[in-house]
Amino acid sequence: MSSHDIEAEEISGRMGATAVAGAQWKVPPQELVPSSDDRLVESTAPVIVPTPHGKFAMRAWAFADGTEHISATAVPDDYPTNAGAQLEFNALIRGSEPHAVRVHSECATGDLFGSLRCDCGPQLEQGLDILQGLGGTMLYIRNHEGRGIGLTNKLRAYALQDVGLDTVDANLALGLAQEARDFRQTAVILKEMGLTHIRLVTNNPFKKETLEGLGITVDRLIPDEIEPNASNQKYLNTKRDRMSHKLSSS
Ligand SMILES: Nc1nc2c(ncn2[C@@H]2O[C@H](COP(=O)(O)OP(=O)(O)OP(=O)(O)O)[C@@H](O)[C@H]2O)c(=O)[nH]1
Repeated sequence: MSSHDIEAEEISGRMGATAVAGAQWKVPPQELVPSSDDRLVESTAPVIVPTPHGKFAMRAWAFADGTEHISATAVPDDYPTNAGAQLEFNALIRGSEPHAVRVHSECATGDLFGSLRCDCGPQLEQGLDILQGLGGTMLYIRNHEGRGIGLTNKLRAYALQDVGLDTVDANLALGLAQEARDFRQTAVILKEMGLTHIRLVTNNPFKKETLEGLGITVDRLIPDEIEPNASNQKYLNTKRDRMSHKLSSS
């Protein structure tokens, strides 16, 4: 056992971690997660935003607790940017196959700064490409930072990971849920968009189970797996081995 391992064990014990190292983590029922306010107070009409991943029709979704999320629906390059776009936008989300959706949880370190500690940034970019190919929608969920524990706690958890704990035990050592994301606002947005039967772009079966519990039928999962790097390899292994993510990384 390395000195890092000893220190991590001591920290874990001091802070009351209950997980057995290497044990499979069990997803808590959604109702046990601290919940946000799921009253939608405003949604905007779509506006066309060109990106390096193609054009997207973006909308803002504002909830009573002050959270604002973004939806981005892929549109063809020649899609009109004028005010009359809304009628055609509605046609875009009706295909023969269930609409492809990625529900991407905010990760400021990965999505904005390109952190190599996680797979979030590359998954966001690849997800946009996948959705552009399928004509699907990205929901960027902004109160999900750190799997719902927030940015401050995520960085605290990183400090514990630096002394040997994995991503699951680090959250538990802080006395926090390993999974604290509330998907009720996500389900509200999907229902408002008429997307109650979808294909979900994710490696995480928990998202499917949770959305289905909230009234969204998930036809199947479409993988969004990225090539591991030296900095996120352990994190991805933990996702696969302890959090049931469908990943081949090793
Ligand atoms: N607490 C904690 N959160 C992390 C860590 N690394 C990344 N995250 C957060 O994990 C979340 C990952 O979100 P997603 O990529 O949408 O979802 P996922 O559960 O990884 O599943 P996929 O759909 O396959 O990507 C983001 O909110 C990140 O901020 C970590 O080490 N600790």
